Amino acid sequence: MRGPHNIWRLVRTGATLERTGAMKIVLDAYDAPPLLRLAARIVGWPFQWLGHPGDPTMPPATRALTALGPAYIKFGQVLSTRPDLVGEDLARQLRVLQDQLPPFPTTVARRTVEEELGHSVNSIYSEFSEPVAAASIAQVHHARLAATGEDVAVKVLRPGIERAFRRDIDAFYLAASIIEFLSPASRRLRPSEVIAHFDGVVRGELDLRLEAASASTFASNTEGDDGFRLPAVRWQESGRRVMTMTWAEGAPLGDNAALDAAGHDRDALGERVLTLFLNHALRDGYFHGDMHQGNLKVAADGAIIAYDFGIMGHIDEYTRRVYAEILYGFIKRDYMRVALVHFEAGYVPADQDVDEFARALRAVGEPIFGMDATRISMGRLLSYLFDVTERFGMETRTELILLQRTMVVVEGVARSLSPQINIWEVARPVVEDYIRRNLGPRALARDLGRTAEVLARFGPRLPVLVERALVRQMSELDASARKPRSGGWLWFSGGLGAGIVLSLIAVVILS
Ligand SMILES: Nc1ncnc2c1ncn2[C@@H]1O[C@H](COP(=O)(O)OP(=O)(O)OP(=O)(O)O)[C@@H](O)[C@H]1O
Repeated sequence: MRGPHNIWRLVRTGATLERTGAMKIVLDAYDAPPLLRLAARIVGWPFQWLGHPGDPTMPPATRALTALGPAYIKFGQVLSTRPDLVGEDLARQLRVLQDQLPPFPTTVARRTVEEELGHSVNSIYSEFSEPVAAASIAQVHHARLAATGEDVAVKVLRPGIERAFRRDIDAFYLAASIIEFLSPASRRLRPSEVIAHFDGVVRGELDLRLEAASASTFASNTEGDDGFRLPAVRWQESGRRVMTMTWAEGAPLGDNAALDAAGHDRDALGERVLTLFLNHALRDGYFHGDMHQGNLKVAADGAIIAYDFGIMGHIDEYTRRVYAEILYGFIKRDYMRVALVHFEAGYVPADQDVDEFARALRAVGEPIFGMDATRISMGRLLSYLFDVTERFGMETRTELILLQRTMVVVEGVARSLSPQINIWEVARPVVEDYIRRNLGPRALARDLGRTAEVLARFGPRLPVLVERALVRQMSELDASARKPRSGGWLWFSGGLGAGIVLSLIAVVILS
């Protein structure tokens, strides 16, 4: 992994950062100590002439990454979603990183399709267009399936992209270990972990079967969502480097003039975008993690179409319930409740002071509620909340950061469609509906039902299992009774209680 080619890549990177003026910005964003600054400049400065000049009309960081190629562009895009790691300033600069790259020739795309699908392009598609869109990892062609005449989009990976990414990511790992070596303090920012996160994201995007699987999971979750549509995957015509899906056309969601001209109600669209996203995050725990305007269109019938399923967010059911309660607590402005939920979930260590935590939460919530309705942001609320919880010892969680980032992006999309939108008003019914369905008595009955299902699977073995567990518990208690320990009774009554509940449930199921 650490060959001379990696060192060469690093020199080239350093030289390009110097030549474009991005070096200082990157070092400042990382708050780099003197030793690291010196090393970076030694690598970059004397070799500036080896660096890429980039496009001088772009701001430095964007200019450098665009010049360095696809892996760097993608890296910048991923970092732009992690202001917790690179700081808000650099994240904002990176967010404008354009993913527009020159397309590769259609002959190359056709060859990839033939290699991947094992048949000639003409036998699969009766028409196959020039590229209609090209990004860092793949490009899209408009085609028609020969067998059914169906209008489809064919996404094809760039040639050699896997090898190019592997090479650059190896160099990134090397850079991360050099940074960690030269600046132990930087370990707090976990450079190697950042690269590993990036590696994971990219690996997912370099296998279009994974994107196809995400698209179809997302489609089945959202089947009942009115006014929302996704391209359907055509599995027979898809593989690791090719993905075929139904063609879905519409007006770009970022083009208000086009939406108005087509007679769409922008206020309704803004509300719908937000409601859809919140439902995906809360109800399904599976949301589009890259929901910017470029990935959304509006069909002629008014349905919102989403594209690009390379980054999806996943939140488990337990976390969703906790966060629904937290949001609900904020909506009700019941900060003690929000604080207690954090403690009950074990998110904040038990030795922290709950009153002080509740006060810190009030300082997060009150200014936001005091705002003019058109400025309120749930994304901002979550961002402040994470700052506070981190201060009180809660660990950063990648899926929640992605949720918060995407929320900011979706709110931006909603607001550009409907500048007067009141985010809370739109969010409130979604959160309340979720709470009603998942935290009330009905949810309790459903949870018990599920527990019963699990227990039922053990069937006749259940009494023996319960007996064994009780015997084990008793012998542990006997042992601990010999060396007295505080809380023994608690363990005893807890164990016995659990045993009794288990037995009762078992009796109910088996009778
Ligand atoms: N099923 C489809 N029907 C019609 N157009 C499509 C379809 N899929 C993709 N496109 C067009 O191609 C563009 C790029 O697609 P997509 O975003 O999936 O590619 P990408 O390579 O992942 O790009 P990026 O990462 O920059 O978003 C879309 O914005 C859309 O205009």
